[in-house]
Amino acid sequence: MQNGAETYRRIATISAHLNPSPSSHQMEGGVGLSRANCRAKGGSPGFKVAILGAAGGIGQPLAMLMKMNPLVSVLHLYDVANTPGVTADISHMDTGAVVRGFLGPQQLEDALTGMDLVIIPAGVPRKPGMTRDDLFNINAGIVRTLCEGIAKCCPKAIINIISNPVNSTVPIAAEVFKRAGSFDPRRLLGVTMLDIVRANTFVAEVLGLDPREVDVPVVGGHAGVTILPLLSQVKPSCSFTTEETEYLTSRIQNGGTEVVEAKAGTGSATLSMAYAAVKFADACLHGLRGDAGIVECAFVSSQVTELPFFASKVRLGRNGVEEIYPLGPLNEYERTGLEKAKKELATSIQKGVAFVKK
Ligand SMILES: NC(=O)C1=CN([C@@H]2O[C@H](COP(=O)(O)OP(=O)(O)OC[C@H]3O[C@@H](n4cnc5c(N)ncnc54)[C@H](O)[C@@H]3O)[C@@H](O)[C@H]2O)C=CC1
Ligand SMILES: O=C([O-])CC(=O)C(=O)O
Repeated sequence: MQNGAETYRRIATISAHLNPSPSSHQMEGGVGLSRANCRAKGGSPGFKVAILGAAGGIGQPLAMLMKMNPLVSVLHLYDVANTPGVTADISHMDTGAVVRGFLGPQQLEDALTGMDLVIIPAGVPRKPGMTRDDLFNINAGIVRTLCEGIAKCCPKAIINIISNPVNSTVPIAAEVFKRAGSFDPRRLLGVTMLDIVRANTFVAEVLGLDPREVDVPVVGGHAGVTILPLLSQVKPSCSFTTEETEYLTSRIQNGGTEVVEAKAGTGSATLSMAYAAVKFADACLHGLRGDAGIVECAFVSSQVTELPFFASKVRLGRNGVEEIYPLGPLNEYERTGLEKAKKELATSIQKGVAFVKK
């Protein structure tokens, strides 16, 4: 019988022999056979997905949930810190997707090449007292750099932008892609799904329903008054008192702040966001696969209002956004909310565009 240390030494020797200069981007040079020398090559049919910011508070549970998604065959985890550990950990899950880790800007291009879907939760989160716009100075540059990489390495990929302020980071991404000559408005989507997830939950609480039965459209953008729940269009059809409408609108608009304050300086929503991001990414993958009737809200290049970007219901398909639905009939309360939302959105969009143009 060999003891553990001997076994480890033998495996390490075999590994060094089979894989003398391990490919660092696969982060598998530690123990065992290199992937190139394994009989199983991995990679069931499916889509190739990259997560940029994969070692963060959102990135880690998002990576775990995407590893569980049967539509994913290859999962690339990119970050500027800590991807070796996260990759090693997640790669042990016995689900179909092959996981590879990428660390730092030198490995960004390898992380992106060949991807069908790129999800971006990279960047700093809020602390109590901050607005999402206070993150602009740091996150704008991060999103610009990552999108430059996407334009170069996977210009046809569908992009899901989570990094805040979404109302500005999506216009930043669009400007980067325009400059690179690769802008396809159908493929760029700002993730507002957490607003819908929250709205479904809070409305279900008020109505005494199961949240899975509730569908609340949330339009506009992803910050404060730009988050506009259309409570008059809730399914199943229902009505709310003025007090309920005001309570629900305020709670949905301030859901992010509720979590930031509860986390007391340690970050913002990560677990519910990872859940929402996976729900949204899964819808994008079903669309890519050609499934019919995939409709979700997202912040996209739009002509639904006079603004160049707006969140509303979109139908997802093989090219990303195949159709953008109009807002439908609004009541007086929602019409007033829409005007407030548009005013703030116009400023945030312009700020993003100006950042790239300057
Ligand atoms: N769209 C939405 O509904 C939501 C958006 N967010 C936003 O998501 C972002 C991330 O939040 P958390 O994961 O909580 O933050 P976090 O700080 O826990 O994680 C961010 C990760 O990004 C990485 N990172 C930083 N610069 C990078 C770069 N240049 N390239 C690649 N990775 C880089 C960091 O190393 C870190 O691992 C924040 O901007 C936050 O405001 C958060 C919740 C909801
Ligand atoms: O509030 C934040 O800063 C994070 C976020 O976007 C959300 O939770 O909706």
